[in-house]
Amino acid sequence: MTKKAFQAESRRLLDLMIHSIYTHREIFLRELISNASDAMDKMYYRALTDDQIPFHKDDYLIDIHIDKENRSLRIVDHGIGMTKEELEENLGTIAKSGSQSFKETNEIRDGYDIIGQFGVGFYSAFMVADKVTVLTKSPDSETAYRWESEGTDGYTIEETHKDAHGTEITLIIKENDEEESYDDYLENDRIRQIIKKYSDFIRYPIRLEEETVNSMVPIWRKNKSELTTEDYNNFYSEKHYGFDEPIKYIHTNVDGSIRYRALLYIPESRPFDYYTRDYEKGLELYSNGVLIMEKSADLLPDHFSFVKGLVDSEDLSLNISREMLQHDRQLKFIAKNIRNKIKNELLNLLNENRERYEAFYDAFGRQLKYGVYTDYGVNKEEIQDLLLFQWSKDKKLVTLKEYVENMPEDQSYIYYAAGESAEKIDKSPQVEAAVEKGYPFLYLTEEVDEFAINMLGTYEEKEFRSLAGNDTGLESEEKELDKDLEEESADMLAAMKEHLNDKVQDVRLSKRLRKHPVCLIFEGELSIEMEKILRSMPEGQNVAAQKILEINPDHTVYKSLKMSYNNDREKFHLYTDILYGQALLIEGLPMEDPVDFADKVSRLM
Ligand SMILES: Nc1ncnc2c1ncn2[C@@H]1O[C@H](COP(=O)(O)OP(=O)(O)OP(=O)(O)O)[C@@H](O)[C@H]1O
Repeated sequence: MTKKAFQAESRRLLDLMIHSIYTHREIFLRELISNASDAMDKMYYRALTDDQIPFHKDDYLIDIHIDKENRSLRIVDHGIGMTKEELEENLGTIAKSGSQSFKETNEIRDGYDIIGQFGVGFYSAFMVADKVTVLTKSPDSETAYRWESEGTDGYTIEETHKDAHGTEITLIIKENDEEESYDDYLENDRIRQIIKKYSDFIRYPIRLEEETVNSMVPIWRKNKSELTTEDYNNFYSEKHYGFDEPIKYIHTNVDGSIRYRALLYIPESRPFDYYTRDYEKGLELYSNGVLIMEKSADLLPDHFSFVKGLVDSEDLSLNISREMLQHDRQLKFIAKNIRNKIKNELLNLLNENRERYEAFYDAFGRQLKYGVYTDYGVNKEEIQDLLLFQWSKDKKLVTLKEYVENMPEDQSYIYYAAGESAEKIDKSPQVEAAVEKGYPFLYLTEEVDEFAINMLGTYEEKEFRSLAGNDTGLESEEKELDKDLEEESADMLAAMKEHLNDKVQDVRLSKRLRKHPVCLIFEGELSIEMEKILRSMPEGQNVAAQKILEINPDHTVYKSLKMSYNNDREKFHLYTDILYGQALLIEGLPMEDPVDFADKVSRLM
């Protein structure tokens, strides 16, 4: 028996193969099982197209045996096997794929799920084995052959006997070293786990020591009509997508220029690490039922990062290790479709089952709002109709559409007020005018809210306006200020501003206040609430909203202020400080010197 060397290129390729193509050694089993499955597909095809060949359905299975003592792992199939020439061709030359040629000569595209295409997968066995033996027989040959190799130094082929067509591959597993515990590949549980992980949906039974391990027909390849909600929910928990019951599942089968199936879930509860850096979004990606990627992040936009599930497509162009895709054109196409689908399904849920939608929103609404705000708002239109906010009309949650539909006819803007809670906002002086007018407003109580609303800018051509902003657009309903009053107070207001130095941009008479003596409002992009949020972040220490102190000229406080301005400057400064302090307190803003403020209040008493 002579030993043949691998071709020079093959040798280098084999070395590369063993050391660098794959990240995970465990995938060798996926590759060998995929080959066995391919071989049986080919046999099946032959049996269907050739009357001479009998068809025994029960033969179509893959057996895996572990022999710990001899450190061997054996994969047995009843597929098409290989003739001597085929052995030379396929296993003597790396990067020669018999499966690819089979598909080409038989012009197979649909119906058969042949996986192999690069002609390298087989050699991944050398990542875990010192020696690989292939015993194989083709239905076209009387003789069987044994191919044997210990890796880079070459291989031998000899004649032997085997009863039935098919292939048996025996790996002699390496001894443990510092990096890897190869013994694991001789453990029943570990092998079962690898089969489940990568090859669960191979269409033939995979038996480990006589027991079938794989589920074979993946649920997503079944017809929707055959499946119940319970089936879907079981799959969700089997896959460990979550411990909850999903709020909704989405099962689609797209048969266009790029074919794929997707099974997606919207969880009910938020994973504990959802809003942390540790949370990884992504969907499982299968190619013909074989797992390619556990978390393909590119399949989901960030605002739908809560979605769990998988995509299976036969039209992906994989790279050689099957760890990446060669072109992401297909993936982009699928991602775009999926994203539309998720959006539409969420809208359906919103319209058909408000209670369930609100439960979903409670868990993941914040992520949608982040989605509006991030990337300069590129996704805002996609998301805006999925948003809910509590509003002042009945304290329940409304969509923006519902808000706009319920606006009184003479109301021009969508109003909102930001604060810690609806109760606190209701007590704030800024909302008085809108309440009096009967205009509803949104309560923005989460940190991201006002940033998201600002990013939206408008909804159905209606502008958003903050009730704490300088220009509420409520002018027509605001009190008309007496011209004389404005003139006579001008000096005093200027003196207040000067006394408060750079703490406020301006001091003005208020048109909006009804019962309260003072309030702070903001001018420009950044609101006072936003300032508070940004200041709580590590890099936001120096941001400041442009604040304006408004004084209610109808309040008795105004008269005292005026009097002090005319008669007692020291008192006037005291009053000014106290009013400013009050306005800060109402806004929940920190006071620079609380002791000083308390002293001033005592002095007054
Ligand atoms: N169990 C088997 N039965 C019959 N033929 C096989 C078997 N295993 C491998 N072969 C043949 O050897 C060829 C090379 O296998 P290999 O796993 O290296 O590549 P592949 O499956 O064609 O492609 P890929 O690298 O994409 O997996 C296969 O195309 C097939 O013709």
